[in-house]
Amino acid sequence: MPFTIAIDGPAASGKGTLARALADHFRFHHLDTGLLYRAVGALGGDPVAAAENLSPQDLLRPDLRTAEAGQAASRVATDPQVRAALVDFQRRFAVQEPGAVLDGRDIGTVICPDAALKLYVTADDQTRAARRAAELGADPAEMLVQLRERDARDAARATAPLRPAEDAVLLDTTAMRIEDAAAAAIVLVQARLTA
Ligand SMILES: Nc1ncnc2c1ncn2[C@@H]1O[C@H](COP(=O)(O)OP(=O)(O)O)[C@@H](O)[C@H]1O
Ligand SMILES: Nc1ccn([C@@H]2O[C@H](COP(=O)(O)OP(=O)(O)O)[C@@H](O)[C@H]2O)c(=O)n1
Repeated sequence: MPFTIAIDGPAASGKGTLARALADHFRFHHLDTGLLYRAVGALGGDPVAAAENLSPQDLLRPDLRTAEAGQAASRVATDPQVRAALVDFQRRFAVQEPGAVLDGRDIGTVICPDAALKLYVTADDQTRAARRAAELGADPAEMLVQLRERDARDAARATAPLRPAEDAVLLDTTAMRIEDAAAAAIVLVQARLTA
């Protein structure tokens, strides 16, 4: 049976970094599900039609990692029809052999409720804003405002809000270096693989 890892958490908490580290280590497939919502937001027009017709090339747009694309993503992500249009693709991705890591907001709660391991990654707001600001060459204070706005919208929406699954393992990366956070996650996966 394929081994599915669900990683959720607020913006810039380190989900993608951990997902890539786990995928590299265990040779699993990796899907950054935020890219789906970023692409829908960036395409403009009717977001439901964009989600229903999303193509692999849409995920390669060079502008998807910008702060603006993140904000647009969190707006289209409140629409239940947009979310519904993206479910099948994510669930098919999740059951590939030998395993798959998906990171997002609702992977452990909605997309893969039966995942073998669910991680909920956090870090304090200032730390997340500083990390994302450094990554994008942006102002940390402005980034803090944007991340808080996005997290608030993601947590407040009616459909698939940002929250930890009941059986998620919480990982606070505030005081952790990338290598230490990755090592901790690898230990958690290893324990489930051998259980
Ligand atoms: N434990 C960590 N310590 C320092 N920087 C980190 C850590 N984890 C992630 N980062 C950096 O923070 C930024 C956001 O991480 P990322 O994995 O993209 O977060 P997310 O996928 O949750 O948005 C990236 O620039 C990444 O290199
Ligand atoms: N599974 C997911 C993934 C992302 N999203 C939305 O897409 C936005 C961008 O997600 P992302 O994971 O690329 O954002 P970062 O955490 O990388 O900043 C989020 O703020 C959510 O609104 C979602 O609703 N569900």
